[in-house]
Amino acid sequence: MMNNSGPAVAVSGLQVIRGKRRVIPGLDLEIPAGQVVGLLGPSGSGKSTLIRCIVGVQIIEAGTVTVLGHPGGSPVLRDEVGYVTQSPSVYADLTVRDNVAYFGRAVGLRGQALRDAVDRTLAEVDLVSHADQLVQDLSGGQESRVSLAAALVGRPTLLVLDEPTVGLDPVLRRDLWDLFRHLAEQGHSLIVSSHVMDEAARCDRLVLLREGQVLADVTPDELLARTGAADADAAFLALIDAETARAGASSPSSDRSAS
Ligand SMILES: Nc1ncnc2c1ncn2[C@@H]1O[C@H](COP(=O)(O)OP(=O)(O)OP(=O)(O)O)[C@@H](O)[C@H]1O
Repeated sequence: MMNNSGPAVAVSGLQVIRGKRRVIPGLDLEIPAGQVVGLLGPSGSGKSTLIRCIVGVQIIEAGTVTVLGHPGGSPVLRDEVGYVTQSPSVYADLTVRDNVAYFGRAVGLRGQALRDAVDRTLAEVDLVSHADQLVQDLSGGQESRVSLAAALVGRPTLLVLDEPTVGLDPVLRRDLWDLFRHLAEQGHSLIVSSHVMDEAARCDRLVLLREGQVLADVTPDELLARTGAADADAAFLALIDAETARAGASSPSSDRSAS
């Protein structure tokens, strides 16, 4: 694990254009190390785009993204940042075990260390009983857990997960959140995007995005206290309503297309 005394991620003045739209119009954000940080927001709010900036696969119009003290996407970060996209990114014609071993070898694991890391990771994502099955024969939820295992096997310092619990049943979702917590306790940093507001309570910190901007950067308790809402879902809606009312009051003729 990389030694890094600063934040896991520092974003300053970030602007991103996708298609013809400025989908991130200027974003500042600091994500502390050693925590599970939830990236929440409605569909199209920019969660995946921000994640793509953090892992270094997004062209940036302006601003900086610093990851573990290095510019996002730097070669030095290759083994230190694990990224799980929304769509599974493993080999359909390999078994579960061979996939995880392949990604373990890619980050330099060999011999017994590789075998131990594969066994441990398969157990963590609850795929031991499917280890010798081809990925093409798995269910969607099982396949997405193979992607997670592939990102996890090298124990990256920062793990970035784009909607990792989509399509999983409640028991698996709970077990995965327990795993995320366990990794944070070991000093790993996790950024987890989610639509599912009841998962917000499992995070140390929440970053709520809307239209490519940070609507709130708070702990779950602060979110509830600030809005007086009973749960994260209601709190988020309350924040959006307040922001919409504020924007409407300050600029009645504002054009939201902002490109
Ligand atoms: N390949 C693309 N080309 C042009 N615009 C894009 C592209 N991908 C995303 N966008 C736009 O960028 C904005 C942010 O999209 P993004 O995928 O980051 O949102 P999101 O919050 O991750 O959404 P979801 O929760 O639905 O995955 C949206 O307005 C979307 O239409």
